[in-house]
Parts: sequence; structure tokens; C-alpha cells
Amino acid sequence: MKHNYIAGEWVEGGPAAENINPSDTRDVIGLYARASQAQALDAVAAAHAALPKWAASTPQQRADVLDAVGSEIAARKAELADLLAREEGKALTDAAGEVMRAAQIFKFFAGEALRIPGELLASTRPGMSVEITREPVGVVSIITPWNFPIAIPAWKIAPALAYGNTVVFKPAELVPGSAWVLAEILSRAGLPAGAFNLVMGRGRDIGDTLLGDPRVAAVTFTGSEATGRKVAAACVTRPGAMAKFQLEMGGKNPLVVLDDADLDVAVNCAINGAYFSTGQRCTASSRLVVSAGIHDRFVDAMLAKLATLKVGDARRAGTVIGPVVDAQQLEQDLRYVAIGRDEGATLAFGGQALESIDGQPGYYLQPALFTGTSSDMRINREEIFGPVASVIRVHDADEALAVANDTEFGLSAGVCTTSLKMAARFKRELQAGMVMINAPTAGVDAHVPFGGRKGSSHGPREQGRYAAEFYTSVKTTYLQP
Ligand SMILES: NC(=O)C1=CN([C@@H]2O[C@H](COP(=O)(O)OP(=O)(O)OC[C@H]3O[C@@H](n4cnc5c(N)ncnc54)[C@H](OP(=O)(O)O)[C@@H]3O)[C@@H](O)[C@H]2O)C=CC1
Ligand SMILES: O=C(O)CCC(=O)C(=O)O
Repeated sequence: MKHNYIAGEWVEGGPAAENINPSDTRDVIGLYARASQAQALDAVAAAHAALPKWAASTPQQRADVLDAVGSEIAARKAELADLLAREEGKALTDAAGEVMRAAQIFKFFAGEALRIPGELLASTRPGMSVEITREPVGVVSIITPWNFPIAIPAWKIAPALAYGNTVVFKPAELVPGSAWVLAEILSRAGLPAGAFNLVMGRGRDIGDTLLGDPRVAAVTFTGSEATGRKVAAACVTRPGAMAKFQLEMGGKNPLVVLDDADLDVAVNCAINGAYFSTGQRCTASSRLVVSAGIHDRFVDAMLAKLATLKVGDARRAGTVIGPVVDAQQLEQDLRYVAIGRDEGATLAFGGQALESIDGQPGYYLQPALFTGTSSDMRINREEIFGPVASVIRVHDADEALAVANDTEFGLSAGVCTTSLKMAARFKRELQAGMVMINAPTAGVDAHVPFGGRKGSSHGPREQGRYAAEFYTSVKTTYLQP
């Protein structure tokens, strides 16, 4: 059994949870401990005790730790990609890309640790100077979802440590394997005991401690909107000081295809954005907003391409779309397929669950495409989080923009066009944190800000040097010599 890592020790105890392979549900990857509330409290206490030491570490010490972690992840790319594909169901090539992204994120923040910025300004008062510096926030609780089992933990843990904070990390219950390996790598990287702690276990069991303990100064969360709201409420209603918090939640991301788009580019963007990683990305293009002049050609080309996408075991060569992550998510996807039909949308492709492929029982779903949909349908308003996308036909660019922005979310939005003028207009007017022009709405660079507007995100951006806004506390010092 794999144990939790608290105060520099692998701590035995607690019930075990099975980690199941969604491509073959007979395959138990391993047993992982579920932390108790007492263990979560121990982890918070350990992070709190380690804070003075790690906060006082030099930029070079921090850079060395993060660089070593990045190097080891990269060196073990094939092994970690295989584990990730096996526990989450992402196709192996996508899993390998995610592992390398995690390695690059640690390397990036190794560099950032060496250039923590400050400012020196003249005061408005004679003889006075004003210095602006950044200090660690303190103990950070990191709560991550199952859909990016190593990249999302990396883009929260690496900046937290780079800026001198200590960490209590709770991965999603469904994917403890990648998190455990990451913790094992961190445990040998040169951190003081307690600076990094892993508590696997269910959010509903240990969440209260990770959010409510007054020694936790900040909480960073990625997951569903419903849980995000609970996290926010707990951070502001707890006794004593409120916790600083950052939330990355859902998306209902539009990809607009205008009449002048290059058809191949548009179809490739839509297929990648809507279906790769089994559509289980908060940046997925779940709404394809297509103008009338290209609509029929686009739909025909999508149907032809969909027929070529191989659904199967995530680790088998040739698989493009792996299984859905678990039975509950599959049920949710199928429920939305039924809702779409009931709402009068045409199911133009897929949407059927396949109980097994090549004799392997798994959570397989044929990617689904709805046509003839409208913006007010539930399938176009609620996050489905599976390989299910809808086409919304519009008359022109004005209507496309109105429909694209007609959502309570605002994470990513794309447009396919060959017109520079249209590209500039959509860049300006799309209400989203990230705009993709002739590129899929999903799949982002590791060194630039990530995050959204409206109901998708709350708090400062993640990633790139913008991560400093969340993981540091600004101090303004007035100095009169
Ligand atoms: N936008 C995004 O990036 C994502 C969106 N989703 C959406 O969320 C739906 C449900 O997926 P799910 O994984 O259950 O997402 P959740 O939002 O429930 O889980 C995200 C993380 O929060 C933890 N958590 C759950 N409850 C609490 C709590 N009360 N206090 C503290 N932490 C908590 C979870 O732990 P545990 O795993 O133990 O429950 C997990 O680590 C999906 O169907 C999808 O629609 C899911 C993943 C990512
Ligand atoms: O699209 C990406 O590269 C990142 C998506 C993501 O972070 C998410 O789905 O949670």
C-alpha cells in the first residue's frame, strides 16, 4: 500500500482505496491510503512548523530543488505517462505530453525562484523611499482534480515552493498514483521535513481541515464549480483570518468557425478541442458556433473525421480517445446525451457507451456530436466534461460573438478565420481569459498565465510569472533614513 507523506515521513495507517484502470476495470493499479482528519491536521502542523525554515531558504536552494524535480520527471517520462494513462484514461501520447509539461513547469519555476521581483520607488514625501517586496503567503492547501493528475499538481506545487511557501497537497481520490510518484520525487529533492506534505483521501473527509485550519493561509483549488463554491465559503466563513483563495472551475468554451475559415484548420481545432483527452478538459470546445456559409461543409467534415477516431485502451498504440474516467462520469455524459435528444437536438454521431473493447471491460463512450442545437439548451449551458460537443448554427459574425459570449463561463474561447480584421475583433470582444485564433481552445503553454473570467475562475491567474500574485504577499516599506 502507498502511504501519505507527512513531516518528512511516510505515515502508515488509514483505510486503503483501490486505484482502478478505466480502460480495464479488472486491473487494480494499487492500494493508496486515505488520510484521516488527524493525519490532515498533522500535515498542516508540519507545514506550519517548516515554514520559517523554507521561507528563509535562498533562491538558489529553491531553484535547485525544483530543477531536480523537473529533471527526474523528464527522465521518467515513459513510466509516468504509462501510469497516468492507466489511472486516468488519457491516451498515451497525451499522457506523455502532460508529464513533460509537469517537468517544464518545475524547471520554469526553478528559474522564477531566482528572480523574485521587487520595486524601489521615490516617496511623495521628502527624503523618504518606498520599497515593495514579496514574501511567502504561508501554508498553502493544494486541492486538485482528476483530469490532469500531474500537470495541475505541478503548476500549483512548483510556484508555491518557489516563492517560499509550504504545502499540503490533496490530489483527487480517483488519481492518487501520479500524485504519489510526484510526492516521492519531492521527498528526495532536498526540501526540509514538512515543507511538502501529501494527504491522499476524500475531499469530503479531510476538506474541512485543509480549508478551515487557521494555520492554512491560502487555498488553491481546481475542480467543479459546485465544490469551488464550497471552498470559497469555507475560506471566508472560518473563524479568525480568512484564507486567500484561488479557484479554477468549469468551462463551456466556444469555438467559432466563420465562413472564411480554412476548413481543415477548423475541423482539426474542433476535433482536438472537443474530443482529445476524452473531452475531460475545462478548456474543451463543447460549443462549436458555426456560421451559415460553412456550416454544412464543416458538419460533413466533422462526421468524416469522427468516424476515424479510434476509441480504446488508453495505453494501446493507435488509440486517440481513451475511456471516460469512471462510472459516475460516464453516467453524467450519457445523461447529457439523453438530455440533448429530449431537448430536440440531432445526435449526428456517437453518444453510445461501449461496455468493452477487445474484451476489456471499461468506461468507453463513442464521441458524440449534436447538430441543430440552440444556445438555450442545457447541453450548451452546463459543463458536461466528456466527449460531447454541439454545433450551434449562426447567421454571421455578430451572432457568433453574441452566442459565444452567451454563457456564465469564460475560460477559453476560439475563432477560426482567415481575416485579420475578424481575428482582431474576436480577440477584443470574446469574454474569456484565454483566446485562441486558429488553434484549439484546449492545450496551453506552460509559461504564460492560465485562467478565466465570469464563473470559470476566481482570484489571481495561475502559471507563468503571474502566479506570483497568488503565492506571495506584497509588503510596502516606507523608509526615512
Ligand atoms: N474544470 C475542471 O478542471 C474540472 C471540472 N470537473 C467537473 O467536476 C465534476 C465532478 O468531478 P470531481 O472530481 O468530483 O470534482 P470535484 O470538484 O468534486 O473535485 C475536485 C477536488 O476537490 C476535492 N473536494 C471535493 N469535495 C471537497 C470538499 N468538500 N472540500 C475540499 N475538497 C473537496 C476533490 O476530492 P475527491 O476527489 O476526494 O472528491 C478533488 O480533489 C466533473 O464531472 C466535472 O464536471 C472535474 C474535474 C476538473
Ligand atoms: O487545456 C489545457 O491544456 C489545460 C486544461 C486544464 O487545465 C483543465 O482541464 O483543468
